[in-house]
Amino acid sequence: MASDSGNFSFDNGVLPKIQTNGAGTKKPANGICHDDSVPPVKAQTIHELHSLQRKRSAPTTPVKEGSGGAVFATISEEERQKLQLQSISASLASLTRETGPKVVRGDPARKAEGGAQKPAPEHHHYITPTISVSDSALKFTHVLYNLSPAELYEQAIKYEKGSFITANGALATLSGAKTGRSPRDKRVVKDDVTSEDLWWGKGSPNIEMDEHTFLTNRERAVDYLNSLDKVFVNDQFLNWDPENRIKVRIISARAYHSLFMHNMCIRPTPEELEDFGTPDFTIYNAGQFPCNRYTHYMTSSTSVDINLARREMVILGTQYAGEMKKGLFSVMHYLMPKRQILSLHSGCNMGKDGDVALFFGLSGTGKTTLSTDHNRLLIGDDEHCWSDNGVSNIEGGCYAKCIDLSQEKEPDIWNAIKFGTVLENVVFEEHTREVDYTDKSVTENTRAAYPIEYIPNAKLPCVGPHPKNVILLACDAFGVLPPVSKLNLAQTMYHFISGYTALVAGTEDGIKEPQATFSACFGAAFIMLHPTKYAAMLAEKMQKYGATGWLVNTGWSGGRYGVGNRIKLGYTRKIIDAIHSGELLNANYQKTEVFGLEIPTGLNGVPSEILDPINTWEDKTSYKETLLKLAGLFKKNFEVFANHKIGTDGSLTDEILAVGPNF
Ligand SMILES: Nc1ncnc2c1ncn2[C@@H]1O[C@H](COP(=O)(O)OP(=O)(O)OP(=O)(O)O)[C@@H](O)[C@H]1O
Ligand SMILES: O=C([O-])CC(=O)C(=O)O
Ligand SMILES: [Ca+2]
Ligand SMILES: [Mn+2]
Repeated sequence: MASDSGNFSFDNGVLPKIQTNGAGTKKPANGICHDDSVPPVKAQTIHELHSLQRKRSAPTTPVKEGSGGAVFATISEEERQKLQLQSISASLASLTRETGPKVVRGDPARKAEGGAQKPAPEHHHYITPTISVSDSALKFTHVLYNLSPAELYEQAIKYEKGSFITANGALATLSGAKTGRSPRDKRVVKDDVTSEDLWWGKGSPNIEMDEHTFLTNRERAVDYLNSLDKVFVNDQFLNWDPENRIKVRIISARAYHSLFMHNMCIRPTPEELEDFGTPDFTIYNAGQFPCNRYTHYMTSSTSVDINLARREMVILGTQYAGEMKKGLFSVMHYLMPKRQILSLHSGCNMGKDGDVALFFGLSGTGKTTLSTDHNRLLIGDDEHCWSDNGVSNIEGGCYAKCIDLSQEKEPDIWNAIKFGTVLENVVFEEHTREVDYTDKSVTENTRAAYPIEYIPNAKLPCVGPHPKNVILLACDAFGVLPPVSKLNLAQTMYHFISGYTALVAGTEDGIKEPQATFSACFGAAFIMLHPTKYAAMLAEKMQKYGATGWLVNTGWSGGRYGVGNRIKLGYTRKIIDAIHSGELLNANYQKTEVFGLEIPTGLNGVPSEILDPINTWEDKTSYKETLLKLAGLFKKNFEVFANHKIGTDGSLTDEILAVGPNF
């Protein structure tokens, strides 16, 4: 192996002596070689070395000044942890056995790792039941309480198949057989109170169940959770409005579920956690375990059950994490209107001047995409409250669709997918772990769940003043609704109650008919009261605060699905910009036939010819037919609302009925 530089010579067969000391360092006096010159670690064994690596978190109880709310500050850390475990033991208690399970803090695997060492500090506190009448009372339930994202990553990667760190640092995970919600398995306990208060029957999302069946399912979930080595417990908040904040506890079996809720709910500060006390609502997520088909009402292996009186939700037979988020949203749809607060399936953002916009729309219509706007502050992407104080986000995170996600079109969402983010059901390259957002092999409903502060211009705290614009999004796969229309109040109510969007059928088998869906209040799956109750509240608030309604079609143009194309996101963004800036409020308008919508004749950055959909269709006869077809579907859908009075005097009802399609 000759080299050009001729530095090496093997001629004499003697290798030069290896010098271990760097040039310039003094030779040690005794001639013994040293690997380096830094002082050695202060550990005699590998165990000791490991114990140096992790330092205990500092005690989190700051001693509070003054009298108010200082209850927990006066007790010792030990006492406080004991109370916390008692509360968790009570949550996990069977309703038939005398005492709750023995609960202990910390990962059971840690004890084994520690070998002969003294137990880790978190093992000091546990709750012992007085009698052990069954095997279940002999074992401990290990509780992993409000773990950090890093700890949850480790749990997921060690113990949950299908968990991987992707190249961008997110935690990729699989939700199992269910990759979306199961609305036909969502049940609500019908008791004396809820039979009066709630919306039941045709069109309602609330499938009834009785208290006894709920308790049967609850017992099944609790027994399942207690039979595990460990459970995850999250204590968190909902609603950024401090006066209407709800404390939630989520008990689950998977690190994935715990990290998802960590991201999606509001994260308490250590100080807030100390005063947490008893939760207002508890979720038992035993999603890996099915319900018992012999149990009354169970029509499949999945059941998502809400009991408002007990303030509990039980999940059996689905691991899709969205059930927890949307289950709590349903609860808010009950609790908030009782306080004269309107709960909304909407995104929300705010301009630099404080102008707030709401974005209503069904799944996939653009709430998250359009409320995440680099030029505006994000208040939230999916669930809000509108009270006399203004708007507040219910959640602490966002849940973005990521099919076909592109860095160029949705930079803020792209950049939010990093360490801490849960990436559900995406496909990635085996070796590099680069995510392929176009891949639908697992599902089309791939999702990213990240804390709201991962969006650089999030508005923290997530509250804002009264909305100025109310934007109704519809993804019209028929391609006949205009890209933007200005609505009067009655029209806004008509479209809010209708809650229209269209789904496109399976893409594999070529072109299929678009499917119209109507979902009252743009979220019939989550509402608890009759839709007209929410509509009346929205009308009253819009009137009171002078908000303007808009209908934006984020769907097809130039023909229906299969013929035309989805409206370019860039154009929709320009339309939204023109609503925010006030440009559209003062534009020139013309009225469309059939739907009677006011459409602008021109606006900045969008070709004028697309503003009236008829111009974009080559086949005008087909356009007219499709328009009438959709109008007919609207009319038919609205029939059930015709004899419901809206508001106290019901005067708005006739106006709303009058603004439906005319043909
Ligand atoms: N013109 C358009 N306007 C809005 N979104 C568009 C447009 N064209 C394509 N899209 C895509 O449509 C999807 C809209 O999904 P988005 O996550 O915003 O739904 P969502 O309303 O928040 O639904 P969900 O309630 O299920 O979270 C995104 O994947 C986005 O990239
Ligand atoms: O709930 C989900 O799974 C996703 C979502 O936001 C919706 O469907 O509105
Ligand atoms: Ca969303
Ligand atoms: Mn949603």
